[in-house]
Parts: sequence; C-alpha cells; structure tokens
Amino acid sequence: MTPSTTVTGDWLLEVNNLSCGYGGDSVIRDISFALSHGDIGCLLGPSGCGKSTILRALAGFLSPNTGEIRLQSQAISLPGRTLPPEKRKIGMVFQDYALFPHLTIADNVGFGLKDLAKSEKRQKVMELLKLVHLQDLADNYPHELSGGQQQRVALARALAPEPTLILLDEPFSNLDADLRRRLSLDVREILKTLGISAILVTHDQQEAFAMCDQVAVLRDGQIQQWDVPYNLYHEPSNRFVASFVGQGGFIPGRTLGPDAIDSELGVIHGNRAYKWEPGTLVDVLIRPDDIVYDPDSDLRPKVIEKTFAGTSTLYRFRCSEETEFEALFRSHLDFHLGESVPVRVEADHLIAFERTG
Ligand SMILES: Nc1ncnc2c1ncn2[C@@H]1O[C@H](COP(=O)(O)OP(=O)(O)OP(=O)(O)O)[C@@H](O)[C@H]1O
Repeated sequence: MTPSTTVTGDWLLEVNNLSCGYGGDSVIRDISFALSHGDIGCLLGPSGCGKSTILRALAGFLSPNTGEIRLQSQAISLPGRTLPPEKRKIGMVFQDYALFPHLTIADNVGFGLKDLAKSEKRQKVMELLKLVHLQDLADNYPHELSGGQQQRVALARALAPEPTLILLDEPFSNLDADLRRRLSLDVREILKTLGISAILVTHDQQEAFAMCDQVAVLRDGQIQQWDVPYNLYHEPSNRFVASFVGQGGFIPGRTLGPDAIDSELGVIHGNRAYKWEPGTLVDVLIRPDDIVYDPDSDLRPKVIEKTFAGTSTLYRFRCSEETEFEALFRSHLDFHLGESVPVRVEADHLIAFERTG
C-alpha cells in the first residue's frame, strides 16, 4: 500500500489522509495507513518526525485538521468531532510505566475494572499477572519491582479493560539492551496470544523489526513507506528509507540493463528490473552483508576504518574517492588499516536510485 492513498477494506484501524498538529499547524501531513485485526504496527523514525503526535491523535488527545481515524469501521476522529480518549477502548503503555506508587501491583492492574465484583476483579487481575509472569508479586508495590517488571505491570493494566487497540509509546527505552530485546519479544507473544492489535512507537529499528508485523518509516510528518520489515530492508522505496533502515551506503554506478549495474565493485546483478535507459547514472545501495571475503577476487579495496564488535568486525573500504563501502566479517578475518583485501559483492537485492544533481 502506498502511504498517501486512502485505505478501504476490513481493517481494525484505518487512518485516512490525516493531518494534525498543534495550534492549528499540521505536524503530521496527509498520512494514511491501515492495520489488520491482531497485527502489531510500528511508527519508526528519527526524533521529531511526528511519531508521538500520531499516537496522541489515535488516543484522542489531538483532533485532526483534515482526514479521519476509524476503529473497527467506526469514525473516532474527524475534524471537529473527536471521540474522547476514555470512550475509545484504546489502552496505553508509556515509557515511564506511569504506575500508581501507593497501590499494590494487583490494585494497579485492577484500577480500570470498576464495574466488576471484588472476587471477579481479583480473578481477572491474577489471570493477567500470570500472563505477564508476575503472579507472585501481586501484593508488592511498584518501587519493589525492576524496570522490566514494572513495564509488564503497565501492560497488564492496559490489557485489563479488554481494549480493541493498545498504544505503546517507547515502552522499552528505559531498559538495557538485553532486557529490551527479551521484553519486546515477550510483549509480542502476549499480544499475539490475546489477538490484540497494537501500535508501537520507537526509534529503535531492531525493536520495530523484532516485534512488529508492519512498520511505517516516518520523516518530517509523512510516511515514507508502510511495509513488512523484510521489504523495508530489502526493497526500500526511496533513499531516506534505504539509509535509515539498516546499515550501508551508496556507491556510484551506471546501468548496463534492467537488472545490471556497472560500478567500481564490478557488475552488480539483482532481482529487480529498473526501467532506466542503459548508461543512466545511479547510486547503488551496498549493505555490509552484501560484501564477502573471497581470496580469488581481483577486487582489492583498502581498509580505511575498522570497528571490532566481538563476534564480527565492521570494515570500511575504499576503492577510490567516490567509492567507499562497509563490510561485516566474522572477527577471525582480521585485517589491518591500509591492507588491500580481496572481496566481492554477493547481493540478491539490487537497490539503486537515479543520481540527481
Ligand atoms: N505540545 C506541542 N506543542 C507544539 N509543538 C509540539 C508539541 N509536541 C510536539 N511538537 C512538535 O511536533 C513535532 C513532532 O513531535 P513528536 O513529539 O510527535 O515527534 P517524535 O517523532 O515523537 O519525536 P521523539 O522521538 O523525539 O519523541 C516536533 O517538531 C515537535 O517540536
């Protein structure tokens, strides 16, 4: 789906041509995307691109200037007509957990269950705490729990009123890298088990890729690409997505045919047919995993940078002033700065953009 097309169909969430912002200005401009029932979507982008603003519009804290938001086919946001947050059946999980410090874990989780009898409420709370593996800490207080545990409580609390959609605003950014990874996978499993849809806001692409079914890459208030993680990495729709997602950089090339480009790294073939005339000047995306060590190769660029990272080493190579690229090798392949190393390109996905300027 292209980002700016109006969406139609049987979706859980539909955002159609939405523009919204602050004080009459639009920070978000004409965005459209749709989420299927049970899917986890992500808003990914650099700081200030408008991720939280979209989340606020979904939650009902901001009214649209134009466009609409539909949840289960019901219009919940239209210009001048916005359903209040508490009537949306949307749960929220925040970066700072936002638990009530004076309430026990069980009371935090049960906070939104005002209509249930005491015994029913306790049963439901214990079921939710079991789901997030915290049933033994029901009578503890938030300050007695680790950050990861507190975020599980926040998730259980958001799930308690059985929302239609959960919004997760940078929920793991206060946690260390290892815990982030584990908790994001746990949260995905919990949401999938319950069949609850969610929108995650993050600027961490590994988290987005590990946890989400569909990801929107945003820049300056507009969606650049809304796609599955594999396509964002291997089929980026423009230069910004290509540079923002994953590692890598561009080298100059010249098209030989629809699926072959000549460059200082030799002729690069791919699985994509481009419509350019032969001889068109292009920039070719080279990712570090597109380059392999090959002792038989005649291509011998020089190492100009080297970053040791334990199991692997990231090298930066130079063929000429115009052609520099990175390669990721297992760390037993140990080369020194200035050394000429035999390498070749091994890329299935040929990503190129016509050179401008
Ligand atoms: N309450 C506000 N009033 C006016 N402008 C705001 C307000 N909140 C955000 N903005 C502006 O809107 C733009 C988008 O902000 P937003 O918080 O949505 O970005 P973000 O992608 O979530 O950034 P981050 O990753 O840093 O949280 C920014 O230029 C920001 O300065």
